[in-house]
Amino acid sequence: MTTVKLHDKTFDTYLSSETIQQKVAELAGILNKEYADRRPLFIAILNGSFMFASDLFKHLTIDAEISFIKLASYRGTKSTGRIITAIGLEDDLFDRDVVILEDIVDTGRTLHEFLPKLHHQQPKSLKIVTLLHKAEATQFPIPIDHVGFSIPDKFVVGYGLDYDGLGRNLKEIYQLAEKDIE
Ligand SMILES: O=P(O)(O)OC[C@H]1O[C@H](OP(=O)(O)OP(=O)(O)O)[C@H](O)[C@@H]1O
Ligand SMILES: Nc1nc2[nH]cnc2c(=O)[nH]1
Repeated sequence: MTTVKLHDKTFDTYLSSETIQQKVAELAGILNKEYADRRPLFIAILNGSFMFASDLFKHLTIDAEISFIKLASYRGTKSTGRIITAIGLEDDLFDRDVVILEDIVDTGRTLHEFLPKLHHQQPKSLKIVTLLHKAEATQFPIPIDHVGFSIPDKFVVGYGLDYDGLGRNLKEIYQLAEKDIE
């Protein structure tokens, strides 16, 4: 098993780059069919989703738009449940087919807090696509339409996800090593 050290913690490989890329292509294939002739607007939630959104978007063969917005509710290895900022939502969502792109849904709090703001603008449809979902960690149930990988309730890094700023550049996804779980 490959491990990486970020700050004071060790992480073990969990999903290889090939496994992730295959899943991203599969999700794009589903979206190509679902949104054929509909010109959806993808909204990627920064920072974590930048890599997923970029790879997924390259596989889309339909007419599609993308915007990036910033929300943050997470610090260190435990969710603080704080929504810090919501910057960059400048598109008019009225009557649009909107697809939210997340790297991970953990407690569900981030999207639970944010979805009402989107619904307020009366999109024609609103779907949620997340690469990773920690079903066991759910505290705020939200309707997720497509999940790449259902994962255990362990802190993960890589492929856009960070541990205190580091690890976003890793091509693989890593799990916090057993010995470092508090
Ligand atoms: O379901 P939740 O418990 O709310 O956790 C999920 C959120 O946590 C991550 O973002 P984070 O706040 O870590 O910001 P970042 O993407 O900028 O690192 C992720 O991108 C989600 O937005
Ligand atoms: N890096 C990282 N960010 C998260 N945000 C919510 N859950 C997680 C997680 O497991 N890892």
